[in-house]
Amino acid sequence: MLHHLLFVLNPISGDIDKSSLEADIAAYCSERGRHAAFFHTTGEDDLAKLRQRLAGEPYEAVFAAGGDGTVSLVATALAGTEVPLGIVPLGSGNGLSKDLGIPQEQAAALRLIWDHQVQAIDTLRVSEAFCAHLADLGFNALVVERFCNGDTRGPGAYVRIAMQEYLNYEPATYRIVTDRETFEGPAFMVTVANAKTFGSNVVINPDSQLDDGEFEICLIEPFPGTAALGILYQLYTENFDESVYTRRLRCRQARVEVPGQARVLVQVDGEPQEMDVPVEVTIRPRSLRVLLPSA
Ligand SMILES: Nc1ncnc2c1ncn2[C@@H]1O[C@H](COP(=O)(O)OP(=O)(O)OP(=O)(O)O)[C@@H](O)[C@H]1O
Repeated sequence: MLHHLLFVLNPISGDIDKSSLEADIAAYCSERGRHAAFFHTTGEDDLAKLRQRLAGEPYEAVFAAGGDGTVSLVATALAGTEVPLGIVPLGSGNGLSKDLGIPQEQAAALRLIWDHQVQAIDTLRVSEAFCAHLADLGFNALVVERFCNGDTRGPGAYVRIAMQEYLNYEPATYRIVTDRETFEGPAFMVTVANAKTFGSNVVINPDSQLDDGEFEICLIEPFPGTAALGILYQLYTENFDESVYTRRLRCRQARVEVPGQARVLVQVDGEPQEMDVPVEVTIRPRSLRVLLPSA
């Protein structure tokens, strides 16, 4: 039974008003004999501060109340420990929580405090970054970067930026060496997938397992404009593989080279960052314990 809980709250995620969230969660927990403590993210040095907090006081579970970035922050701090991660989805995408089958509604998500099962899932290291969900290079990384630097959030802003960038987008050439095979050629988008679905409900990696000790590199190769709608349809209907422009490489280890480039933009769990080339991807099997609805 979990009693002593820490909630990591992101005040800005998802443009959702959270002014009463702390009081609501505290009341909810105390009514059920649990003690809730709180950590508010600031956007500055949150990981170091959270680690310090966890080192100073033992918690039986830590809940991320925010979007994918907040989940990734808490997951980074908890990976490799026995302390499970809970998620109260309060972002704009909430990709990992959807993949895990966590209820998207606040009261139902909080119910996991006392009614849950614990599952250990794989996590990835993408060069120096921790990744629990999805990372990518290419088109989506560029759109996510523009989106994060823009003033407006929400799906509408993402689609507007994607349409603008698509018209002039020049796919890079990649050389991807996995423990099993090598791919060489241009790609519109290269997704390093621990999980299955983007927060937008695009299924980039159907039939994947979060605890199988393997990850997938999902490639969308350059395609003519006439094929765009068909590919988009496949992405929303779990048919990623049904195109001549898509392929997946299943592996345990991968090196992504981008010939002619020393640095590359990579989107990791919703956060864009510049990385040195090559980008090295490794898996840490069953390294993160998560709270899920009981079966
Ligand atoms: N108090 C704060 N003020 C400004 N920025 C913050 C603050 N706390 C966290 N952040 C920033 O919020 C971002 C993470 O947001 P998060 O991903 O949780 O929500 P989201 O982007 O709205 O949702 P999603 O990723 O699901 O689309 C990080 O870039 C982090 O630096």
